Amino acid sequence: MTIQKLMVIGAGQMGSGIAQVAATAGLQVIVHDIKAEFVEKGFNSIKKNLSRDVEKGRKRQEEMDEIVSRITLSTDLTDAKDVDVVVEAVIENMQIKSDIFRKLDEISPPHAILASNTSSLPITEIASVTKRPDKVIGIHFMNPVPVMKLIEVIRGLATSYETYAIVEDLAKRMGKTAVEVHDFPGFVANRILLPMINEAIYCVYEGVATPEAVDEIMKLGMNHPMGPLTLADFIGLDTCLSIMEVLHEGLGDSKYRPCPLLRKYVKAGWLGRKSGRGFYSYP
Ligand SMILES: CC(=O)CC(=O)SCCNC(=O)CCNC(=O)[C@H](O)C(C)(C)COP(=O)(O)OP(=O)(O)OC[C@H]1O[C@@H](n2cnc3c(N)ncnc32)[C@H](O)[C@@H]1OP(=O)(O)O
Ligand SMILES: NC(=O)C1=CN([C@@H]2O[C@H](COP(=O)(O)OP(=O)(O)OC[C@H]3O[C@@H](n4cnc5c(N)ncnc54)[C@H](OP(=O)(O)O)[C@@H]3O)[C@@H](O)[C@H]2O)C=CC1
Repeated sequence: MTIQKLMVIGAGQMGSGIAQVAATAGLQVIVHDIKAEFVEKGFNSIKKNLSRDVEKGRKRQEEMDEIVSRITLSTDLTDAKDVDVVVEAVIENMQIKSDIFRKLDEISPPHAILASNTSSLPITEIASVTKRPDKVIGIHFMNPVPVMKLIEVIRGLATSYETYAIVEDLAKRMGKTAVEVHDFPGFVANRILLPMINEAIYCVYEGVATPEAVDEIMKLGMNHPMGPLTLADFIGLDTCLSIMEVLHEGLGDSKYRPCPLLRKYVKAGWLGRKSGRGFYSYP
């Protein structure tokens, strides 16, 4: 099966990026969120990114117009009735994701692949609420989606080889490289990245250094493109905390305990760049 129509659920920073790369690859794309204003916000960020490509001479205006014309907006989940693949990218919460997969399993056609962009939650558990666990898979894009080349593809216990092969082909069409991993808490990318970010937060919490100093050390000393605290703000501190909780609970090792300062910031609504404040302020 060749994927022609893709639906993204959740028009946040990841969902809008996924919709952009899918439409750029020539797919028909439906962008869904619970409220029209969130869908519009996601759509505007896609248009802004594409306009930048036009301004920099990487795309012609007509190309941009064609990409944009392949995107339709939705607040109605039943729009999944004739799609080939759904990529869910709502907040990192098992209850919300499970509810969505249960509904999608009822609505979408039998051949459709139901994928999650989860950062860390078990694909096998998400698949268990559907009657098609062989067609449920993790497609973990990296942020910012239009720039980063990797898609970590997670096979649940029952995910079929055919489903994996279709997704691998889709990744290629979107100009990405798929790397296959098995379903384990945090998969590989975040099992390695998030403990580093959490440790950077501990350095601030314990007064070892300021956020600026921690970031400067990792940028100049390790050639990281962003310091870990700037990256945490970029990912979203709520998402970082959810991932650490999944690692802590799922792997049962105290080395994954989330830093109390991370919890405090999330409780305060300091979610990073998306809320205007995290380790840094974003006016
Ligand atoms: C949490 C998870 O589950 C998994 C994850 O995703 S973890 C996060 C993984 N991502 C990272 O680690 C990102 C680390 N940071 C970086 O690689 C870089 O800082 C960056 C690519 C984000 C920005 O690069 P930079 O050189 O510092 O800045 P800048 O020059 O402004 O941008 C470089 C290019 O990226 C593009 N870009 C930057 N941010 C973008 C965004 N949010 N959306 C789309 N494009 C973006 C810019 O347009 C620019 O493109 P051109 O050079 O072609 O004009
Ligand atoms: N941020 C990152 O760097 C990465 C994140 N991910 C994963 O991608 C997913 C999304 O993250 P991200 O885009 O950063 O988060 P955002 O908070 O930017 O976006 C989530 C979007 O989903 C919407 N949403 C919430 N509940 C529902 C629902 N029931 N139905 C439809 N939409 C809903 C939210 O609306 P509202 O604003 O009302 O809550 C919001 O628009 C998460 O699973 C995350 O772990 C994966 C890779 C990288």
